[in-house]
Amino acid sequence: MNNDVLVDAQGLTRRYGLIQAVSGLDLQLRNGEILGLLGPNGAGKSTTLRMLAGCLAPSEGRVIIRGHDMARAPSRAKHHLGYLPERPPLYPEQTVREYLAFCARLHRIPRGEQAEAVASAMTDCGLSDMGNRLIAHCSKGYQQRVGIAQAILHQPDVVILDEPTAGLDPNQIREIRALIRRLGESHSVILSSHILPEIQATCARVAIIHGGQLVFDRPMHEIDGDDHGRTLRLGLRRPPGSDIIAAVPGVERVQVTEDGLWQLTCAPGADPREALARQAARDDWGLFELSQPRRTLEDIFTELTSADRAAPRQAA
Ligand SMILES: Nc1ncnc2c1ncn2[C@@H]1O[C@H](COP(=O)(O)OP(=O)(O)OP(=O)(O)O)[C@@H](O)[C@H]1O
Repeated sequence: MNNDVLVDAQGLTRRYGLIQAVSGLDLQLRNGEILGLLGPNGAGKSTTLRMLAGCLAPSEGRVIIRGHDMARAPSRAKHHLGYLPERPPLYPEQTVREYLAFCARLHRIPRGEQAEAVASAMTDCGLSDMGNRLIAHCSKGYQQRVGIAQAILHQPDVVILDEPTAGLDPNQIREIRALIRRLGESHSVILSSHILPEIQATCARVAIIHGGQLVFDRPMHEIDGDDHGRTLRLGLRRPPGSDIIAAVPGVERVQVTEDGLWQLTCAPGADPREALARQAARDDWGLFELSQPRRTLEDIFTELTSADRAAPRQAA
């Protein structure tokens, strides 16, 4: 396996009775990536993350963490992972420091290194002044920081965060996003969300899950202008026949859109804009628009997760 791949999920499937929550999902996380797992409510995000974190056994498929199979060598695989579940397992009657010291023991950090690990995670998560505060008395934003601190105590390579900003106010959301970006400098991160700006603000790669299936997986920088400029919009007051537009060199396909404009598909690598403008002027087509629409993450998400594309969920 490529050493760069830290998490390798192959054919992950999970059934709950007759419900197929996740179906045949392949997903990889590479060193240094922050990957956003985006999907509508009930898409299968939490189920996927729980399987990646080794908290839920897949019905089929396997999870390899840094070369360790989660089913065969769970301790070794989990050693490289930190996990913040959707509902962090906090004990409100403990102080922040007591709780993190308890988690350090659970992570099997050697006794002599526990205090240092707790202090370092508290610093990283902006909790240095909160050590003696009861968790019950911390705001939801600080409780979330405590949840993230327990996930990074043992300096794992991979941090998995399930809806890390759910239920926070806008200021707390900004702070947690900044914390996640900082974490991304020293860890590889997978985080789930059903909120697009969340993923856009923090992630370098986005995967979209819908109906338990992975329907999209692409680096964020490739998303703007997703079709590499192959689509053009053309507005003409006196349009010629579509065959004449289609005959312009570099135009592959011509369609009329609902708003009366023309949508052109360009041949790969071709840019017929100049030829179109020249011919429009020469033949008096009344050109009033020639643009290259950009597909945003929102366009892609809406297209891939609209109700009529819902995948069947009943297990066979
Ligand atoms: N323990 C369970 N028993 C039965 N069905 C479950 C269980 N957990 C999840 N499901 C179902 O599996 C599907 C996927 O749920 P999951 O929680 O993974 O989705 P999600 O994308 O995380 O949703 P949300 O954003 O609402 O948390 C849903 O139809 C859900 O109702």
